[in-house]
Amino acid sequence: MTAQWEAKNKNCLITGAASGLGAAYAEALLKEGAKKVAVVDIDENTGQNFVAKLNETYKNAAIFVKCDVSKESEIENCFKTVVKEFGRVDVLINNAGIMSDLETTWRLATDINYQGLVSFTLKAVKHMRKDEGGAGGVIVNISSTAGLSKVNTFPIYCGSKAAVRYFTQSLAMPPFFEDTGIRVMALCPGATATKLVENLDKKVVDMKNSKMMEELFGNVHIQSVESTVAVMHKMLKDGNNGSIWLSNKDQPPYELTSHIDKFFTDVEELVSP
Ligand SMILES: NC(=O)C1=CN([C@@H]2O[C@H](COP(=O)(O)OP(=O)(O)OC[C@H]3O[C@@H](n4cnc5c(N)ncnc54)[C@H](O)[C@@H]3O)[C@@H](O)[C@H]2O)C=CC1
Ligand SMILES: CCCCCC(=O)/C=C/C=C\C/C=C\C/C=C\CCCC(=O)O
Repeated sequence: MTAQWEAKNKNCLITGAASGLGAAYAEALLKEGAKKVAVVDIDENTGQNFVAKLNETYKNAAIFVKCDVSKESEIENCFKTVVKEFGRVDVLINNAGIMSDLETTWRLATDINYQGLVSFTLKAVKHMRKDEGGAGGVIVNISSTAGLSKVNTFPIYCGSKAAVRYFTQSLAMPPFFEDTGIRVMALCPGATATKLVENLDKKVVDMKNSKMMEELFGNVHIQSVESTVAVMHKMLKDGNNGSIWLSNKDQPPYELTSHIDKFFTDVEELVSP
């Protein structure tokens, strides 16, 4: 673990940060003393307005970079732009994600939720790694409780979020941190009050019946954005490389790593070569 990590003077890149949870992480990091934040998003209008608002309080600390994280060429340009502007990236939060399990959109959703995240991670590792002249850093990949559960109404979203968690834990295996000086971790929020949990009937599989929607989602605890920001704060400060964190039902930060490691231990004998 990196002792006494603090946001002060750090340069941060957050994808999907024009609104929702990404915007809340951006604002929290600046409040905690981050030097620069790159708000990366496909939504230029919302992103530029948000950055202008941030810069009223945190003078010239925020920049907006338009990027569709499903497009490799845009990711490449975006990462280069941020490195050129900031000189160095210390924190990457791979937050951009959508729930869209429809026949016509599932491929795009998977590209955004998983492939885009992998691409940004690989670029950040190359840039940050200490054994190749970088300064180390932190990467937080946004998974979900959907990546820990089976839900037949949004199986594609679940699959993409489980992939994020597996990718993160596999990448983090020793000697990753010893070689690179980078902590890579995953955050699994439960349902949280953003646009993502609105109009669910247009995002899930075979759920046109509004009564079923009501039965399925009617009693779900939708937590506050602030609860998830608190977990992000805790893991950036204290999280070990490879750790997995839960933010659910407005509960305090909870580390899931040992539970998931137990699963791996249980099946290890069966799957080892
Ligand atoms: N809200 C929730 O209940 C939960 C959200 N999450 C995850 O947290 C992350 C953020 O979600 P929310 O803030 O809730 O969603 P949101 O829908 O409120 O915000 C998503 C942001 O990502 C941007 N975005 C969408 N497609 C993009 C693309 N192709 N390239 C770049 N930016 C793009 C949007 O413009 C928007 O600013 C997502 O990865 C989501 O899966 C995880 C668990 C629960
Ligand atoms: C357990 C999945 C929670 C997923 C959180 C997330 O990333 C986005 C959620 C968006 C909307 C749905 C909110 C809650 C759905 C929760 C449970 C459905 C359970 C269905 C079942 O069959 O058990």
